[in-house]
Amino acid sequence: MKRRVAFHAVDTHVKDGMRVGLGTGSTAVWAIRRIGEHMREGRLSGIVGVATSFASEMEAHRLGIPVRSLNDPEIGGEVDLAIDGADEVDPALHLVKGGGGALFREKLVAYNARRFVVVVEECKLVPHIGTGFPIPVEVVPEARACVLKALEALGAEWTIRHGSGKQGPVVTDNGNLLVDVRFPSPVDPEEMEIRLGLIPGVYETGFFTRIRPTVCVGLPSGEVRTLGE
Ligand SMILES: O=C[C@H](O)[C@H](O)[C@H](O)COP(=O)(O)O
Repeated sequence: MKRRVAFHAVDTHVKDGMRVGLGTGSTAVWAIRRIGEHMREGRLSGIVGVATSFASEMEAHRLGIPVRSLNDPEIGGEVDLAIDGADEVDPALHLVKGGGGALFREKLVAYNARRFVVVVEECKLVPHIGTGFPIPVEVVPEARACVLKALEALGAEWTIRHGSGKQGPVVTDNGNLLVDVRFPSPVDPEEMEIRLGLIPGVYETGFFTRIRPTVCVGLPSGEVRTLGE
């Protein structure tokens, strides 16, 4: 289903010559692979990718998709389209992202995309975000204790994310820590994205509420339903 919904998004939205934001995760990777397949077989040309993580950059390199920085004059700080996954989506199409730790570059690309297409399975649709799947908060290491105190003052419960393959905390592509945050009762996601962002030492959060995405939802029947169009 992840593959099907990602293929649908690429086949529907990616056109020749586009600057495309390449998302991160087990669903978005299928969009990168589909773009690579279309380029290889001559169905797409002139695509330039902007990666949202080391992982998506490596996948694009493997497939021969040219990758540029958002700062590259050819990109000019904006992409035509970004395709990415999400951990949760609420009825207002607010998102939680960053389950795979890639939230900062994902947000930078999504918030600077002319169109942001999200690819999810139906199980990611929830009535509220912030109470179930934890909200990842990327924290500058020096600010850890201060940020944790500030999160507690907001009533949040937190866990510092640990990984496998290395002792100690997960370190992001930007050299920061990840704190997974849960609120005991529903919060206003738009307000909370702003409030968390104001804490000194918070680098970025996994609340994505200030962009209106098109959400492609893979249904168990195999069909894809589109929300937000
Ligand atoms: O950091 C990871 C990203 O935000 C992913 O797009 C998100 O976690 C969804 O990933 P998946 O498609 O693997 O569930």
